[in-house]
Amino acid sequence: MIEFKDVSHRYQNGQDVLSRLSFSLAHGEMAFLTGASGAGKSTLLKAVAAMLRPSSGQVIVGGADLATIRGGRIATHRQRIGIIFQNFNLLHDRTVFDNVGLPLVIRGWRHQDIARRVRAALDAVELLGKERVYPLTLSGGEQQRVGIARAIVAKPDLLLADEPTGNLDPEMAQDIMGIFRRFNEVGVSVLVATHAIDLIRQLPYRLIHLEHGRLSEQGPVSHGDLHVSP
Ligand SMILES: Nc1ncnc2c1ncn2[C@@H]1O[C@H](COP(=O)(O)OP(=O)(O)OP(=O)(O)O)[C@@H](O)[C@H]1O
Repeated sequence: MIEFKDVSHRYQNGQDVLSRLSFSLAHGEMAFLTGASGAGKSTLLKAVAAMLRPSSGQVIVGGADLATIRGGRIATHRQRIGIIFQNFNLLHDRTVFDNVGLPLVIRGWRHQDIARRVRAALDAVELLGKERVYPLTLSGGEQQRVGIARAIVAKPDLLLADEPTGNLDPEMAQDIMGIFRRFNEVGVSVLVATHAIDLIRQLPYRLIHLEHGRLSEQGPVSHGDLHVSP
């Protein structure tokens, strides 16, 4: 699903953030990306989503070499990915329904089809019945579930989450990780950047650890086929 080959990135201010990273995440795989603040986790996720072009190396996602795609194909690439953020990134003057349906509105879907998909997405995160409420009336965990519903409404092959539980208490955080696991169980590839080591240590997923822009260690692999070569 994701393959990095010798990927390095230097921001315009001269800071080297990723240093010759090579790793792959198989189709249907779930893994956690760990590392101290500033280690380069968000930068790596942005490279996967084609939100930045690394300075060197190859990023291949779903078989496409991102260095070779341009214009409209970048938008198509992003549409195949669901992205979840720490601060939920919801529109507070829009209802839950409108927030979740937004990616489909942008794609020009018909209202009827949007309504069907939004309900299915809200059902998947156990928020059916909250369509008409506004995000700020929900708890943090519920707001993040709205963010997840928006990310999955177009049925992406890959979910990327950047510190999705950073603003949640441990119980809600566990809930959110449970939702990612359920999507993974039905075949969605999932890569979650997180500081929540205590929460993920017990889980049967690979840890990809970034330190000073390099992959420095890996946790146990209990299933799947994920390779890291630092
Ligand atoms: N647009 C940018 N221009 C210059 N430097 C940047 C830019 N974006 C990030 N950085 C720097 O790159 C480094 C890695 O940032 P990144 O956000 O990828 O780390 P992170 O591991 O996700 O951190 P956190 O856990 O705090 O979110 C940091 O030192 C950051 O200040």
